Amino acid sequence: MSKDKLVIFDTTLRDGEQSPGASMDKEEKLEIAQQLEKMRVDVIEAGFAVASPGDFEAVKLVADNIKDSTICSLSRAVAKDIEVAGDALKGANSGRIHTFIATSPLHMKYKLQMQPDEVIEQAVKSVSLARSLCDDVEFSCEDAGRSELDFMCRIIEQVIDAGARTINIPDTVGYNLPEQYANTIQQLIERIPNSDKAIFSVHCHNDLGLAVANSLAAVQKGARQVECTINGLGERAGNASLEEVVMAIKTRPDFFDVEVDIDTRHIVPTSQLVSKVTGFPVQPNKAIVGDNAFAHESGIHQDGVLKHRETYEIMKAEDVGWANNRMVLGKHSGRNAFKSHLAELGVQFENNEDLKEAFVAFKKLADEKHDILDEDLLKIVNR
Ligand SMILES: CC(=O)SCCNC(=O)CCNC(=O)[C@H](O)C(C)(C)COP(=O)(O)OP(=O)(O)OC[C@H]1O[C@@H](n2cnc3c(N)ncnc32)[C@H](O)[C@@H]1OP(=O)(O)O
Ligand SMILES: CC(C)C(=O)C(=O)O
Repeated sequence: MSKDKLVIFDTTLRDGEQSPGASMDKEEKLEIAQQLEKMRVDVIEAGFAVASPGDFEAVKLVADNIKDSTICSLSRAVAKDIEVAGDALKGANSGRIHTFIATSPLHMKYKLQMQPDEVIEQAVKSVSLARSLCDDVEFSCEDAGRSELDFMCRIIEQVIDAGARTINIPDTVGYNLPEQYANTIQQLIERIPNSDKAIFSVHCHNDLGLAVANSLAAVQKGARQVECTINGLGERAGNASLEEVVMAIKTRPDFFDVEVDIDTRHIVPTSQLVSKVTGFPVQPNKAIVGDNAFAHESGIHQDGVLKHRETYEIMKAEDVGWANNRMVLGKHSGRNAFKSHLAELGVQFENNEDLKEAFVAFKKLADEKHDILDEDLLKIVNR
């Protein structure tokens, strides 16, 4: 039986850019967008066109140049924002206007200072306007994670009638837990009479470290678009990381009824490009794209991987764009990795005694020195 497609919506250039210090100019945005297109990302949110003249130009440049991915601009539920987004997207092969308004009691009362019925009216008006400018319109219930289900059912039914084809349910402040969030998605799809006319999307923040878990739980309950960013960049603690979502779906096909089109071999180069452009380093133990994600220093693990890679690796480094996995020699390493590494350097031990002696010298050095280099090993052997 064929699986449903999961739409991968990358918002590195919009929500990712909202991380303090991560602003990008239009050429930088285009360079990243080209890399995302190569990776076969379905939708690229290129910015918030009304935010500044520079961001308008950036969305326009991306829209004019990227042809294989849909290009999207965010806009408040405000006519001017939507019109400016529509203008920036005019040159797109496939453009999307994404409009949003907050639906939680807290945001409606204190931030928008609007009555719930006024929020519905403004949402419907905005979606209709967006549809008059663009066939592809997404609507988000900002702070959905703290919104009332009955109210979301009402507003979503009406924006679908007004022409929204993607309905996004953001956990804007990363407050939800996986079971709770997945249940919200399931309930919305079951209860809204016209839910079959839209794709339900998720957009999770990582304030409790649950953005990826929440997104994946929602996919199991019917979400068919995930909004995510490279390296998990984004407001505060960030968004769900694209590489983790994609590789979880790819690695556990037994668990998910969906497939993604992403060419995963571009993941690591894209992560490195985003890190270089934003100046945000990737932590070494970051899943998939961290320097240590496919590195082994412990002897027992190295021995296992040398005998059969799957003993300690659930993915292949090459599949996500690393050249290979890595064996790092250090104080936890064992004889098998030591011998194998020296063989790669062209050193063969004549007998076990020689190996034993070199290994003892190596362990002594490893207790004293943090990073053991090939030249350190060759010195030991030559001695
Ligand atoms: C959860 C998210 O990530 S939402 C996206 C957040 N991203 C950004 O804010 C980046 C881009 N933003 C900006 O450049 C600016 O905030 C602008 C251009 C959108 C608006 O700037 P300003 O007009 O100066 O307004 P300011 O930012 O001070 O306040 C926001 C106003 O929009 C209103 N507003 C907020 N969200 C929405 C919405 N979705 N729809 C309609 N109005 C909204 C607020 O209530 C407030 O209205 P008020 O001025 O009547 O009090
Ligand atoms: C505007 C929406 C999509 C958002 O970024 C959020 O709620 O976090």
